Amino acid sequence: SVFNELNVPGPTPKWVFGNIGEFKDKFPLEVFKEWRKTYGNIFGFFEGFKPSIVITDPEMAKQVLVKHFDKFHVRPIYNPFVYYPDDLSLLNTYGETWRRQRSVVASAFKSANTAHIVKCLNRAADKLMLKLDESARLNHNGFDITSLVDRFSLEAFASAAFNYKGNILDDPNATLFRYMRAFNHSSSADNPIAGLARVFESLTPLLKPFDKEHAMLHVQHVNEIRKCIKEERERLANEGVDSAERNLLHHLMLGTFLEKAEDGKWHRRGLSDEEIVAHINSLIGGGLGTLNASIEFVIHMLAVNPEAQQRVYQNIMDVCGNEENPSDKQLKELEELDKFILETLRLLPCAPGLARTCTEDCEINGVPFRKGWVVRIMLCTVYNDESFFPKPEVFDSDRFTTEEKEKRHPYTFLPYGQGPRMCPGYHIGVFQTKAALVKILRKYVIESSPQTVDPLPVALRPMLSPKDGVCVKLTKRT
Ligand code: HEM
Repeated sequence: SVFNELNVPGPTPKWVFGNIGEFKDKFPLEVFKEWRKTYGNIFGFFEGFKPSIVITDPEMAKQVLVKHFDKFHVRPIYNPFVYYPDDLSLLNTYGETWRRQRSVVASAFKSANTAHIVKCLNRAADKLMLKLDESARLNHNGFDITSLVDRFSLEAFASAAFNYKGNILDDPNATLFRYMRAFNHSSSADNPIAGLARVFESLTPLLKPFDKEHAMLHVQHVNEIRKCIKEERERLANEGVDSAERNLLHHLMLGTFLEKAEDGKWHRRGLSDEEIVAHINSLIGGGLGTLNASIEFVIHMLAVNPEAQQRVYQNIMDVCGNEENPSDKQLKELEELDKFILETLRLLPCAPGLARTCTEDCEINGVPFRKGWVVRIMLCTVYNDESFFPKPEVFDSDRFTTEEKEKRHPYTFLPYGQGPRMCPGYHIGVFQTKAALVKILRKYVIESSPQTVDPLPVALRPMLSPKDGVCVKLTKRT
């Protein structure tokens, strides 16, 4: 194998399938952990015919994600089944196209008014509370919170980001919700069709006809988003929208970038409606599955760590008191919750790895990289490493005090990625998690239920998610 020739250690590949067989009947992240023990921090394996080099070393992660970003800026395909206009989206573009689009999306996130976003998130959190009240009343022994959290996070994000008026918390048949589920299923590691297409890209056209539900819902969903864009464009043009009320969509419409035209001259232009549809899809596809899982993981960890939950609750009461709707400033000050979220993502990393494709032969710190190799940065193996996180199996949110963080290499823990391609939506994601938890924890103690299983069973879909739901009991505070 090419890895042998270049002295990169790793398991011996088999013809056609490479090392894929070694994942059979095992949890994929455990396989990476075992390989790290056997081969060290950097090793190679084959996904079918594709060579993949795995990095589990913070310094090398920094080199690839930031220092040599120009040679590693491409991300391998996230969902193998792409429908127009999603080929224009952040998740699927690369080179100059990605760079320009990313700059408009990043500046839209920066310009959108956080106070307005938090107002929308609080409104959705109030609706979530009505649903939780009902479930807590009907299920004294606890219930699975995942469906409600999935619907809340999508409704909260869609209303805050693009003034979506659908009622996802009350209507699980809302197109946007069904589309998000179909997108996640279609890109899930549990889905053998997607798995085959990922490993053997040339089979994708043959496999695409099996991706029926995703394809059908994509058409309906894109039409809904186009209608939403048309309405908001008209509102901007006819009535104007106060700058304090401008959401992500308004800023995507107003943003411009420089583009080289065929005559070789540079022109400034805004995003087309089709590009905006694609970006909204990449935010929903790239962000919402991860966000749902992270909120659900935090709720599970609160249930099984009552003392830490009490500290989070006390911090919420000290900062927000009983003020009905916490402000963006107050949410930012919830340090105990910040630490709790990070420690949860260490033990249950919804994005367990980062991936890039190498675009140019090079050697970094003595490690060879070849054009076309997939680079998998599997820092999740580091999150359980005794030498970085003593007693790694123990939940301890104090690992994320400023003092403790300073003791570690800054690239030891990257739940949202790093460098120019890092997650653009994590601020909104964290606000959303906090807006929901402030309301839940002020009213209820989250407790384990007879159905709670700890450690929580998880699955890769395609992000790490609860395998069979998250069962908890909500007991009213007295
Ligand atoms: C709070 C939970 C979230 C976590 C843990 C998370 C994590 C990540 C990670 C690890 C990446 C890959 C970064 C890289 O390759 O360097 C990523 C990318 C991305 N995330 Fe998030 N994310 C979250 C929430 C969100 C939300 C709420 C949105 C949308 C508003 C979002 C939108 C995206 C997009 C569009 C990308 C691709 C960016 C690009 O390729 O340029 N994420 N996220």
